[in-house]
Amino acid sequence: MGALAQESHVWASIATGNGFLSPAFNAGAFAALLQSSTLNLKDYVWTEQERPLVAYNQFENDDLIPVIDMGPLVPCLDDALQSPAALSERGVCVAAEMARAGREWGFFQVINHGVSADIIRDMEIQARIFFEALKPEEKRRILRDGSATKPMGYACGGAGTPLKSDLPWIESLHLPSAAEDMEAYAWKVWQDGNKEFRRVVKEFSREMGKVSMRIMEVLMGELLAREEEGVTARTAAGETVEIGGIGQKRRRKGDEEKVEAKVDGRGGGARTEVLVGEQRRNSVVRFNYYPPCPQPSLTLGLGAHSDPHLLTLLHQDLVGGLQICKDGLWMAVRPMPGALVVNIGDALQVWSNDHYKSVEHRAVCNSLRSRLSMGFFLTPMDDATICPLKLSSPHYKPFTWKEYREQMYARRPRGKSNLLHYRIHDQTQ
Ligand SMILES: O=C(O)CCC(=O)C(=O)O
Ligand SMILES: [Fe+2]
Repeated sequence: MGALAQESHVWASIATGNGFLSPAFNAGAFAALLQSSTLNLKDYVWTEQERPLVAYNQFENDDLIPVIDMGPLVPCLDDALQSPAALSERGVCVAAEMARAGREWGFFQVINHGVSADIIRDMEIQARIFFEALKPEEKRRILRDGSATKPMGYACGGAGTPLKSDLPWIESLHLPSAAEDMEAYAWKVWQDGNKEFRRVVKEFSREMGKVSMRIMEVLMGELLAREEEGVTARTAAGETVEIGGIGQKRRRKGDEEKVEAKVDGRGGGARTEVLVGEQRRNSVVRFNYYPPCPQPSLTLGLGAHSDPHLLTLLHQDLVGGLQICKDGLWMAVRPMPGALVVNIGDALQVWSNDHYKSVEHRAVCNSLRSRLSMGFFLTPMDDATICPLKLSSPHYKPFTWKEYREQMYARRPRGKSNLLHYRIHDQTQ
């Protein structure tokens, strides 16, 4: 018997209940799922190449991961989203630091970000109530349709997804951030609609959304300032200069007056608003709950992937398990109380023509404690065209967000493979 088969065998014997399961595991929705469906523990054994060699709490060199204090940005950028205001000197430095982290890491943590500690705490409580206090059949009222190209609702260890092997050791809940769409899910789960859950998700989504726009303002502002040449626009004085990407789309709509990209490099938030629409309508909140796992070295909570959206903001609890791939090596990200993890998504990589890079990351399980992470994914509208803002030497062919999302959910995302479909290969290399 090969090593993999042997380990699969170990898991299969665990599944038949020979005493290895922890009480926490036995009690969970996961155990209920495995007992009631065709899913089997051996389907959670990942290939040797993909299994985590770095454990959930094995932190090394994680102090190199940039941590950015957004304090100096918060007051100015609140106004900047309406009308660009001058940043303080310190603010300019922080913006440059953030842009550098986006370029060099595609990943950083932010503190003093402006999302209130109260709402994060309330959201953690509500998410834990959902995952831990509801009965499996209650959560299954909003089980994801495995074939859907726009996955929303609840998934548990592969149930509710099209996956058949290398199953993720996770329960997850995807909700639309738009209030009325999100509420429909709460009404399906709870007969009384659970007012507190709806209040907290709305507030969490609104606050995380606002911070994500501030970060976009900084990242896009820095990019536009650098790339004045190929990405200019109609100036405030009415002078029309060459414009690409988003601007072109607006111009086609005969909406010239609103093309307000600032040639001084500001206006990144205004440009982002064009892509993400009013109130960031297409954005998503996602809750990830990783139950304790009897064999964490054989499986993954989430396999290596890059997030497809523009930007992800993630709150993780203090257990640990998030890992990023930097220069081909996996690094565990030490949880920082109060911090939010920010990572660049594929859409921003394309929009910035590889100036910012989406980062591969994964979630590793542990055998002792459940872990909760809560994310906000800043998402373009379905019909938004994603293409490099820079007109000269684009690295990608244009595509709509809907097209990208659908091709991504039709296949299993492995690393950053989705981006390659749209990459323009330089024939001279
Ligand atoms: O739970 C984590 O740390 C990672 C979550 C994640 O990568 C995601 O939701 O896309
Ligand atoms: Fe992710």
